[in-house]
Amino acid sequence: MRVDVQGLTVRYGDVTAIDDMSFSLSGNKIYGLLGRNGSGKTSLMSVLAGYRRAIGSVQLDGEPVFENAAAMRKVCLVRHPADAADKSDKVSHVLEYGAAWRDTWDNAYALELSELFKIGLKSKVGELSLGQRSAVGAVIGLASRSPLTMLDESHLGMDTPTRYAFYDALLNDFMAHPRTIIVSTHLIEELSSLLEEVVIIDSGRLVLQEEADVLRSRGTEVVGNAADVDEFTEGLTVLSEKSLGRTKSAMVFGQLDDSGLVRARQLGLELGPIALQDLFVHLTEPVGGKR
Ligand SMILES: Nc1ncnc2c1ncn2[C@@H]1O[C@H](COP(=O)(O)OP(=O)(O)OP(=O)(O)O)[C@@H](O)[C@H]1O
Repeated sequence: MRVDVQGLTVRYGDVTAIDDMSFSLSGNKIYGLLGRNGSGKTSLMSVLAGYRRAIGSVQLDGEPVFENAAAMRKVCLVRHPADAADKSDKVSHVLEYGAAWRDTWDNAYALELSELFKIGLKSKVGELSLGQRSAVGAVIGLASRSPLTMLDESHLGMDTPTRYAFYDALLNDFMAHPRTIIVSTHLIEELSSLLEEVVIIDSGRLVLQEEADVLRSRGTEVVGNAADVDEFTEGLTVLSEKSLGRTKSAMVFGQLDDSGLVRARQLGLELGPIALQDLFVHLTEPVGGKR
């Protein structure tokens, strides 16, 4: 599903959560929506799902989404698990409700995922832990197979093995059933290998939209003997550094020129793509310093 956002503004009283934002997603990719706390991710996704009226235009496959029941049926937004359905509802009812709203729902897959995440269908939502409630959200998001699926911090509270099982399921199911998936997360490195395109927002404004691979080529990870890494990176913009014994790794912003590449080879340094997380922190830092 294609997404077109034009001149979008969302306000809550005096607070402007989204400020005249415009962008398009060509669709059928996994997009990462990245932004610091309060940058406007949830507000943006709520508008994309047609949950709230906003200034500007949001179109899904060329159709406005707000007050458009047919367009809304093609969207699944999984929000923070704290928002989840009535706490006295059984998981099975929550899944039935999820199914009733979506033509693309795959019930066999929903049951398979519930088993994978070890969620009892007879359990009441209010009796589940935070991670288990997130898993219910993940089941709904994936089994909906909605042409536009948005997962807003859907991993909240999940332990590491569960998160990895979720990411594997997400990728495998996307490959089998390509659709437009927007994932918002603060665990950028964990998810970065899944993301094909990245949208970074800050203070309600678009900072950049780029293919993840192109974004990674904006910087370089330099690894080698600590003294050699220090010599090599002098005068360059170093976003972060890590040392292990005599070995050091530095994330350098900006592309290396030919003489830099030759020098790196002479020093025996290994060069690799930069971590998205470091780029993200750098790109959302206010002018004039770190937060
Ligand atoms: N219901 C509301 N009433 C008033 N202000 C709100 C409301 N919801 C969000 N905001 C404000 O809008 C801005 C954007 O919030 P939003 O929840 O969209 O950000 P976010 O990027 O999803 O944040 P986080 O990463 O912390 O979940 C923030 O300044 C927030 O305080």
